[in-house]
Amino acid sequence: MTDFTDEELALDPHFADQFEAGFRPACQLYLISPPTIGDDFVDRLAQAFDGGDVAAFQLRLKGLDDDAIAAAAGPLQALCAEREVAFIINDSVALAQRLGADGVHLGQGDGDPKEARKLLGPKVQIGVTCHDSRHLAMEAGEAGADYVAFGAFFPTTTKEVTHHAEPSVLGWWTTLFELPCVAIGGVTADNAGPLVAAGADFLAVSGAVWNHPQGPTAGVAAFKDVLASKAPPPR
Ligand SMILES: Cc1ncc(COP(=O)(O)OP(=O)(O)O)c(N)n1
Ligand SMILES: Cc1nc(C(=O)O)sc1CCOP(=O)(O)O
Ligand SMILES: [Mg+2]
Repeated sequence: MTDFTDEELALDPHFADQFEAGFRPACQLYLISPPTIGDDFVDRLAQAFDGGDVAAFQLRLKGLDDDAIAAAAGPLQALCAEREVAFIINDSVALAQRLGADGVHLGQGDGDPKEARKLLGPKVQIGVTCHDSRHLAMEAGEAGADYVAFGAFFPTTTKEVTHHAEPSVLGWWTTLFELPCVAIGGVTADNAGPLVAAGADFLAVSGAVWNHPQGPTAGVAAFKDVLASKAPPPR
């Protein structure tokens, strides 16, 4: 286990760095893997990246243990590094540490963000699921998260969800806090307009890219216009 000093932990070279003094960059795409992947997935991921800018990629393989996910992760993590896309591991702080991932995403049952910070240090992005809860989001921010994720905004077949969020939570969050917020759950290029308009900093998408009828390149490209639909304020 690595122990970081308070000084090291106070350094904050995270996504949040772009968000200093109330400035928010344009909304960006945060790509989530399908829940299961085949041998051709590294090629499909490269195709997705060919479609346009992707800020982050989350490896979310449900039902596999850390060893199995680690075995799949190598070429995906290398591709992310080559394309300058942040490589985020879902659920497991231990796996994120083992792989030297750029970040970890924690659900409400996946561990304490404060403990994760102690283990992972100041440079690793920590994201936290907050469902539709302002309270959970403020708690995550206080615990040192680098972003908070709200959802599900729309029906999704990728995950069984029990919480439903409205775009107003994004507007509330971005008015009060500089910490980036992610909108997730059934997000498509066609329904994302209100999320971008409300202030989402990232759109987290899975099915809209991987199930796009013209393939993942078209799936990512389809988001270009909606992501650009709300220009960031001038510096
Ligand atoms: C960016 C992002 N937001 C939310 C989630 C959901 O996390 P969680 O609630 O832990 O559910 P699982 O993804 O683990 O099924 C996420 N993964 N990423
Ligand atoms: C992983 C995940 N978390 C959600 C939440 O609401 O926290 S919804 C979701 C599924 C995201 O995939 P798609 O873009 O295909 O709906
Ligand atoms: Mg989880």
